[in-house]
Amino acid sequence: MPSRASDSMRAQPVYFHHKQLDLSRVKKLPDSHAWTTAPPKDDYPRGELLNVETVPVVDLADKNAQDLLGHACRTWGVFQVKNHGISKNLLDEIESAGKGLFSLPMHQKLKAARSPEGVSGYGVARISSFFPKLMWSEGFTIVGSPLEHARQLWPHDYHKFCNVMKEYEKEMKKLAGKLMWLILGSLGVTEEEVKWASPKGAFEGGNAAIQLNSYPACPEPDRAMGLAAHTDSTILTILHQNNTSGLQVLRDGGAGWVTVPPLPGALVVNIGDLLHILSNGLYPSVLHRAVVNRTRHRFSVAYLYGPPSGVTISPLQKLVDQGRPPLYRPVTWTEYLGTKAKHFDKALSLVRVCAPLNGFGDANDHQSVTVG
Ligand SMILES: C=C1C[C@]23C[C@H]1CC[C@H]2[C@@]12CCC[C@@](C)(C(=O)O1)[C@H]2[C@@H]3C(=O)O
Ligand SMILES: O=C(O)CCC(=O)C(=O)O
Ligand SMILES: [Fe+2]
Repeated sequence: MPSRASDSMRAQPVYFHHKQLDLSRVKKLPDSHAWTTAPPKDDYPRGELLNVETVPVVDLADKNAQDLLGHACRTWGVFQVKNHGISKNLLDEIESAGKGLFSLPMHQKLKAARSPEGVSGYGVARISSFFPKLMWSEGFTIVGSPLEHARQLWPHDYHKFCNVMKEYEKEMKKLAGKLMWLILGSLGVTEEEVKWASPKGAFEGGNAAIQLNSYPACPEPDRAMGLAAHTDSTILTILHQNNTSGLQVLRDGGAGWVTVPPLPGALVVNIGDLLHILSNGLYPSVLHRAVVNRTRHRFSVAYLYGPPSGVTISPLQKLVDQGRPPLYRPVTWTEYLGTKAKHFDKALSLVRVCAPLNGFGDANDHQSVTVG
């Protein structure tokens, strides 16, 4: 992906006209970060208190894992996985590598700042340009090798960070391939039907980005937004969150914003827009956001998994027939990232080809949702 994903970003440079604030030193919420549509106070515990709906947890060692994943994808678009094969040690290591990065002095972090045309590096969330207010977070994106940026951050000691990222990428790639295959299996799709995703090929060509997210403790969490509501432009995203909650998913027609609680050792998986397209809307991408906390610093790592560059993603043949026409036109990841960078939450509907037929609509039309 390196060159290609960066190409799609280059077409949509993001310029920031503000100085990057050192959030961990701010004692009062500045107007630049005060959201009028911030998470309402009682939104947060609602799902937990009523306890009506909780995000599914799937044990990958369960012999019914495939069906359970299929059900979770159809009904939630997000689930947590246990027995995923990623060692606690690696999760601890990436957490401390990320915390080390974000605790560097601001002038040092800015040496690895993401350029307006770039995709990799330190900065505010890419989607910031779509919102009038700034988010209470900072991020570091890695596409390809982090070597150049790591050298700028730690001129004498960059190997450790690079090695951890490399190992994380390798392990996550295996897990993403496994999940992808189970999910395709749950749709009744076989290896021959999705050549690029063949388990024999071990998803060799699969592409990914790693996104480290830091959400410092916030003096007024009820008026701030960690990461505004969005869907990921991925096939799927695997998220490790530290022991502090903040991730919420939107439950259409139900509990509203539901918190995905950190479960020790579990990883969160959410469906992205490309699986939404592949499954012809059967497995909808999920709208999610991150809220912040008054006392605790929250940290997360997202592994954003996509198809190899050059592969066109379109609704799988098996899921299309006369009664279920293809709802989306073919797109490459690069093209979709470019559309997202330009049109944000309109991207999915922009690649849609025809109006929904009765009952076979887009189960997740986010257009009507306020994302700010
Ligand atoms: C491979 C990807 C996916 C990107 C763009 C590019 C690198 C960074 C990813 C994120 C990570 C944070 C949320 C998001 C919405 C953002 O602002 O940057 C993501 C975006 C997307 O899923 O569209
Ligand atoms: O920090 C989180 O919980 C969410 C992060 C996220 O949505 C992303 O990086 O795409
Ligand atoms: Fe996300």
